[in-house]
Amino acid sequence: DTVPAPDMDGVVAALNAALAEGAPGAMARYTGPDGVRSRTVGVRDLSTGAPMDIRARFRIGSVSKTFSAVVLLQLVEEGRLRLDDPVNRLLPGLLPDDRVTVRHLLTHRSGLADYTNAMFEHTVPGFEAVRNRVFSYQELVDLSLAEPRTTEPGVSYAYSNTNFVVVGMLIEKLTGRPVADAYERRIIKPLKLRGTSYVHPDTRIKGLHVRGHLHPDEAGAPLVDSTEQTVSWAQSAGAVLSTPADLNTFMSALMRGRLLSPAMLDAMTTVTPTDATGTRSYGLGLRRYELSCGERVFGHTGTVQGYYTYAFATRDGRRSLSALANTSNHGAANTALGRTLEAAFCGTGPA
Ligand SMILES: C[C@@H](NC(=O)[C@@H](C)NC(=O)CCCC[C@H](NC(=O)C[NH3+])C(=O)[O-])C(=O)O
Repeated sequence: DTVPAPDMDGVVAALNAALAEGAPGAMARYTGPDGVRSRTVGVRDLSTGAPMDIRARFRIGSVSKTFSAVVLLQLVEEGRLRLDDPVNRLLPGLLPDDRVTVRHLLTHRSGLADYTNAMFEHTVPGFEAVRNRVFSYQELVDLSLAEPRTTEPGVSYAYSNTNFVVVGMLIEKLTGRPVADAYERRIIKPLKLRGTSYVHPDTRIKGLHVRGHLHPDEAGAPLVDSTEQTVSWAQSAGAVLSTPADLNTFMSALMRGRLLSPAMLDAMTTVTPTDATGTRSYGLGLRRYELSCGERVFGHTGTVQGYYTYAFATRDGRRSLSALANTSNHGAANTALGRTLEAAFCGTGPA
């Protein structure tokens, strides 16, 4: 069956729209049956003017949640835990409610508050306060438990980084090793993701990389270079480093069944709507976007100080797109970047 060719002019228009909204640079890489197409605009480093580079590494933010979900679902397949196990059975005494299950974590239906809302209420001061801090998982969970729950377990969707901090705790408890080892052994090595790593709490991005430029809350204030940080406030919820090529490899390999059994992949891609229109849904550590042409793409978005990421693939894994802009705290730039999906997968330019 023929697939629509990507509208690369539309992709470039979306990247340029992100620049027009204040991103220093942006890039996108499309992988399809007829090969790879990459586009870069602007700079990867505002101070030197070094051009954006499709090979460069960057912080993928919550796309890390899909890496963590894959590891945990592999452990489910290996019989180490069950999706409907109460978290407290595996991590005794962690949560104040025995009804919260592993599935609730992966679907953002646990009700655990997202501590980052308070942490980053004031964007730059909040970032400066944590950029060099190292948190334990327990400290992050404690921050969440200091706030009221957002829902009874399982009742409704409420996105929360806390859920994937607890996923990281489960991975470390069940494997007896840091999550970095699980990412390496179960995903990075098998898929040969040479540009992907988990270096928490190291603040550096080694090798060719994109520098992050954070928008302050005050309109017109200069961008803040946010490249070096521990990302310890996110860890298994957001601290992976990767490249456009590796993200396309990861998402398409996931959709092709290279990481999970067909049954588990079906469970992972079984979604419930997260918006009124139903065009946006969430499965197990995975977003599903329904595009204007009817194509449904699976993947994740990412927001970490100075970096916006989209990483999506078609359900058959034959087409994938990753896109990055090196700014954040600026919704219009994120929305513009997101229009690369329509252009790439529907073959239509931005509306
Ligand atoms: C939403 C996104 N989630 C993630 O990627 C996780 C890791 N990031 C966040 O929760 C945002 C933290 C604040 C960012 C900061 N914002 C502020 O500080 C706002 N005051 C910024 O924009 O850089 C996702 O799932 O796609």
